[in-house]
Amino acid sequence: MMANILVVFYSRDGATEALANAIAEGAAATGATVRLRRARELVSDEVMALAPGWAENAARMNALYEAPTVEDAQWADAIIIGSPSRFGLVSSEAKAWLDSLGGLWARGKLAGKVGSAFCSSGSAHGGNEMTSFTLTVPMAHFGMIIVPPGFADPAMFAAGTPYGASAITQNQPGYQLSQEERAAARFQGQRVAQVAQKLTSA
Ligand SMILES: Cc1cc2nc3c(=O)[nH]c(=O)nc-3n(C[C@H](O)[C@H](O)[C@H](O)COP(=O)(O)O)c2cc1C
Repeated sequence: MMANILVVFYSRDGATEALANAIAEGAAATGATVRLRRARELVSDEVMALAPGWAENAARMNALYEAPTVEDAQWADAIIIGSPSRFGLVSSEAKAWLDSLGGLWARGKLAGKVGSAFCSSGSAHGGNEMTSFTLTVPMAHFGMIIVPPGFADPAMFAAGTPYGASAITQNQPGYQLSQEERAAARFQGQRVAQVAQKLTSA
């Protein structure tokens, strides 16, 4: 049996979505079965109308990706979760899905699964490391085995984001990942899938 990898993200302008896709590709390249899910909106339509493109992007992505469920978490051998940085922390939309996992946590159903995190941010020192790193806090509560990409591949030296793949968008909607950012994200997906595979066959 190949490992089951769940990639959950939130995104409004597409950068975290692009990272999630590259991570999913890297995981799938190992032969793993991958589910790619987008957390849903929590804010009002008025808030979504504040920036050009947010509502349209959300409609496009929601047609492409199912919403993450509790069953997805139960199914997964590894969960990789990504978010745009929101004042240095995870978005409330991605956090709401984590908060839905309390029942699984209480029954110890998340213990032993692999966890990993990623993030996009507007600026280079605007909190993407903090966002990825603090996403590992709930993973510790869950008893997950936390697997950062580290500097475990040449791609990581080029991207320099050992806590989790990242994209720095300069707040440009529709930002395209750099080659280095994409390679780091692919590596993270590959590494997490390989570790999960080893653990599930152990
Ligand atoms: C409410 C809000 C808070 C944000 N806080 C930060 C921040 O603390 N640091 C940062 O670098 N970017 C911040 N940003 C910018 C986003 O993190 C950035 O545009 C991100 O790349 C968007 O990801 P997406 O394209 O997946 O939506 C913030 C954006 C919003 C809307």
